[in-house]
Amino acid sequence: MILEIKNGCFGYPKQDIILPDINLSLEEGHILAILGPNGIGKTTLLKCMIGLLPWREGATFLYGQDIKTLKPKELWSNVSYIPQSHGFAFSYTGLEMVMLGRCSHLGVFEQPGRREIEMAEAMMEKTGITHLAKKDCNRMSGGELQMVLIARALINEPKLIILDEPETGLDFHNQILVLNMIDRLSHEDGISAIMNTHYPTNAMSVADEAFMMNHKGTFFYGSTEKVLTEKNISVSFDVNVVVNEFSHHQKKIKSIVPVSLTDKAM
Ligand SMILES: Nc1ncnc2c1ncn2[C@@H]1O[C@H](COP(=O)(O)OP(=O)(O)OP(=O)(O)O)[C@@H](O)[C@H]1O
Repeated sequence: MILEIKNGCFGYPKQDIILPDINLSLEEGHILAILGPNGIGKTTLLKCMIGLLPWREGATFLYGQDIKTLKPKELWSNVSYIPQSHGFAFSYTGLEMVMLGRCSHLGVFEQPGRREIEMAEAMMEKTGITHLAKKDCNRMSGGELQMVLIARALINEPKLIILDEPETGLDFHNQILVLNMIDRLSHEDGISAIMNTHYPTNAMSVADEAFMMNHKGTFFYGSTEKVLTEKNISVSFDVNVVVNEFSHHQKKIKSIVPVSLTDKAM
């Protein structure tokens, strides 16, 4: 097991608890999808689980060790966090941005050098974004920037990547590009992943497990198949959905289509 949260409890200062008694774990090479309505606390949960926000109670364990006891370098050389990319402004080129991912491996006064440039170039080639090396991140499309941020995370050679809505705002082509990349990284290269998503169909297509939150303060947690049922999604989002199953190129696909608001929501 790579990551475990035991009895995690969090509320922003002077505010009510929004994450009560969170318990979840992640096996190596697995993908966990986190779902739930807007404002329920998905981003907050990602931040708490890697120590960017402090649990009020409970703890996160990386390879069995409480992350509070880890040195920053020990934590950040194993874990890469990819925040929501929309709205960011960076005056770096693609290559410089990818190179920044090596920072946790450098000493305090060490500057990135030829080795880091070569690693960044190799990573951009591996992720198919060499053409973005000289492009200003401010001028990139959402999909381009997302791929650069993933390459930046990977050059850190993490064991775990945490992605906050990696496919939000991307067109179908770029959504599939990003999802395929996450799928390959976890299921072929063994890098575990936790991703927030607003798309149950995407979670169904790549995630091994799902954690779905709702406004009653309860959760559905388990294998993606068992969690993302019509009934559970309806309870979580106050929306009626239909789950369609079909085959495409021998792959079983389940698509989840929202059809109407539940009576409760109207
Ligand atoms: N720094 C903060 N201080 C106080 N409250 C905050 C802070 N950041 C977020 N919140 C509140 O905490 C709650 C959870 O926010 P969070 O961003 O984690 O939700 P989310 O599920 O990721 O939302 P979305 O799906 O819209 O991205 C919201 O009510 C939000 O307004």
